[in-house]
Amino acid sequence: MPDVLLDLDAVTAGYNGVAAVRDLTLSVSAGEVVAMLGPNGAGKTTALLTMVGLLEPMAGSVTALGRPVRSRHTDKLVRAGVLLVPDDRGVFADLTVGEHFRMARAKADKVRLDFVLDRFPALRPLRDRRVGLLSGGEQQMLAIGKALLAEPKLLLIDEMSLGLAPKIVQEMLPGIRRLAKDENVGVVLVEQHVELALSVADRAIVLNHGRMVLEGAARDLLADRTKVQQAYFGAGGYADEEHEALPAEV
Ligand SMILES: Nc1ncnc2c1ncn2[C@@H]1O[C@H](COP(=O)(O)OP(=O)(O)OP(=O)(O)O)[C@@H](O)[C@H]1O
Repeated sequence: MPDVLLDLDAVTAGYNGVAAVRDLTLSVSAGEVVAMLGPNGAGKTTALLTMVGLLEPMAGSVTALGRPVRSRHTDKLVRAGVLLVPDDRGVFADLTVGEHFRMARAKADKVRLDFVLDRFPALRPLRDRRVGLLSGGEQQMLAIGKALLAEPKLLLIDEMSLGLAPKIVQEMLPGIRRLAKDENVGVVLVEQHVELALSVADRAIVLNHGRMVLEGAARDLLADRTKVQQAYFGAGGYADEEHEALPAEV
């Protein structure tokens, strides 16, 4: 029996009474990476916000780490180990890398900090640098590193590739998979680079106009990409050529 960390049951959610996600049922187990894919405006961020209680569902329910997710209790959820890395990375230009680490974990824990820095060694020499002076890739490493410091059980990552070169994303994604497998963390990965996401995920879903239009093992979807293309755009194909420039080995 898999250890289910996140369970969405028929969730409908949106803004001002207008649904942006409809009837979404999804579960994520410990050690599993689930890619949440879909075109712009499909409802991916909205779904993530319901998972961490930042948005109350209009219908349905969300359970994380065995507890019902309620919008007024997001701080408890964070303390329990449900962490969202938002697409704006949630970092502050005027603070240093080290200050971000101290904010993320007030109690100094050298072992955990070393664990994080071993995953993102590029951050080691940058501890005293202000975040506004870091590259986009370094800022993303910091955003994820900060979340890892808190020893998440469930990690939700919104478009980590935003503004990053595909090469940098390609270098960072395998680390996410290793984290899931080594530490038994459940990961939901919202990602525009479809094939990169499929190459690290165990399972993927595609949202379109708020509905889940496809779900499957990432490996199967990589082998039959027309299914994913159709879930995005009907018979057409990916809208953005950049998303096709993906590594041959996948
Ligand atoms: N705060 C808001 N108020 C009203 N409507 C919103 C709000 N945030 C998002 N929406 C709408 O909800 C729908 C889903 O948006 P959402 O951001 O969840 O999509 P997404 O799949 O994450 O898109 P993208 O890939 O472009 O980030 C869109 O139509 C969007 O315009």
